[in-house]
Amino acid sequence: MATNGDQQATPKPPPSPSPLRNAKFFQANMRILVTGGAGFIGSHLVDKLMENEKNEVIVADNYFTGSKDNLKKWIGHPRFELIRHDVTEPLLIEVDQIYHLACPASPIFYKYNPVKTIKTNVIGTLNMLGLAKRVGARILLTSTSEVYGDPLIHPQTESYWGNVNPIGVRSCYDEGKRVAETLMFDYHRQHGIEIRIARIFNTYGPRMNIDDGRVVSNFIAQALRDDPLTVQAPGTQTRSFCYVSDMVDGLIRLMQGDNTGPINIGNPGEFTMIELAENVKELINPKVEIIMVENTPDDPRQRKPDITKAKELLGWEPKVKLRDGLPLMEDDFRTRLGVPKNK
Ligand SMILES: NC(=O)c1ccc[n+]([C@@H]2O[C@H](COP(=O)([O-])OP(=O)(O)OC[C@H]3O[C@@H](n4cnc5c(N)ncnc54)[C@H](O)[C@@H]3O)[C@@H](O)[C@H]2O)c1
Ligand SMILES: O=C(O)[C@H]1O[C@H](OP(=O)(O)OP(=O)(O)OC[C@H]2O[C@@H](n3ccc(=O)[nH]c3=O)[C@H](O)[C@@H]2O)[C@H](O)[C@@H](O)[C@@H]1O
Repeated sequence: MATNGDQQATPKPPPSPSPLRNAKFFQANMRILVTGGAGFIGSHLVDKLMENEKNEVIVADNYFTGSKDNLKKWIGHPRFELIRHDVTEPLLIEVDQIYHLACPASPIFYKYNPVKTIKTNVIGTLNMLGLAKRVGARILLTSTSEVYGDPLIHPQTESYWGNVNPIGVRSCYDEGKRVAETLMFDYHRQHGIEIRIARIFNTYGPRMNIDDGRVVSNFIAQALRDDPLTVQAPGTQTRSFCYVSDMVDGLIRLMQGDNTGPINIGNPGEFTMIELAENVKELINPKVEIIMVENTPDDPRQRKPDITKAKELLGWEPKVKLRDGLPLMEDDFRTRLGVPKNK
């Protein structure tokens, strides 16, 4: 029985996996659904899962913030399938594992249609849990450090219940993810579903949308375009940035391990937004200007994961430091923006 956040779990057994898993003569591939697999983290996760020849990967995505381009190397591959699908509608397929990532992640995009964002988090997660229940699949939810809101304890441990504004402009996302976590545990206790919950902290890397609006992609694109780096006031707010390959490694370990979570997955290296801008300036364009601009409501003032649980329970910790990850993302942005290195 999985351990960690499920101390109150009843001993209800999980639904049976597909009879294919017990077949004597033909061991079918593991069929893995990745919702939101055309997005930034999802497409890197798909790359990693496809490396294993025993995996078949099915992506379901509505392309709101993701793109087929992120998956182009897999389109047509016999172990890969891409479905245009909105998770707010039921999905009837046969799978063994579900990585449930579908949800816009950049504040600009999740605030664009907040009602849709909360439907994606609540109805979308209900639909994926319903699917997990019918086919006996294990399901992993990519939750977020935003469940801690503007945290009053620092660094954030999984036992902290958070400081979230329930009626603010970010609530569609952070309260949406909190309800999604609740649904996961209710399905686990009531129906025995095998669940995994990752609380992801700010992740960056190649393939982020150039105009995604999140801070690392903004600063790198601005530096390459010779536009001022826009630090939102006061600039002393902190974030901890995790490189995407580390994140994918953590998610797969969580899915394959015995712990339900929630488990923080992030890089504890903490930077103010002014420090981040200075790093980008130094590494990418020493001539670029740094300016202070207005912030948006409810911006968390500090954020840093306590990753003791991830270390102990998953044997995971991040390997890529910010100053090593930024140049890798710079190369990708240069290619996509058509800005050569020696400009
Ligand atoms: N990147 C981060 O720093 C971060 C931090 C915390 C949590 N997360 C979570 O990780 C997941 C992936 O984030 P990302 O950074 O790759 O974001 P992303 O926006 O690049 O990817 C999200 C994907 O979900 C798809 N999607 C959105 N709504 C959908 C719907 N209703 N039906 C089907 N598909 C839908 C999008 O088209 C996109 O491909 C999200 O659940 C996000 O909340 C990300
Ligand atoms: O990791 C998380 O848990 C969450 O982090 C992010 O939310 P946020 O930290 O607000 O991400 P950004 O929009 O990148 O902002 C980070 C900080 O940079 C600042 N910022 C942003 C953009 C910019 O141009 N300049 C700037 O200074 C913001 O004010 C904020 O303080 C993600 O977008 C969420 O999807 C994710 O769930």
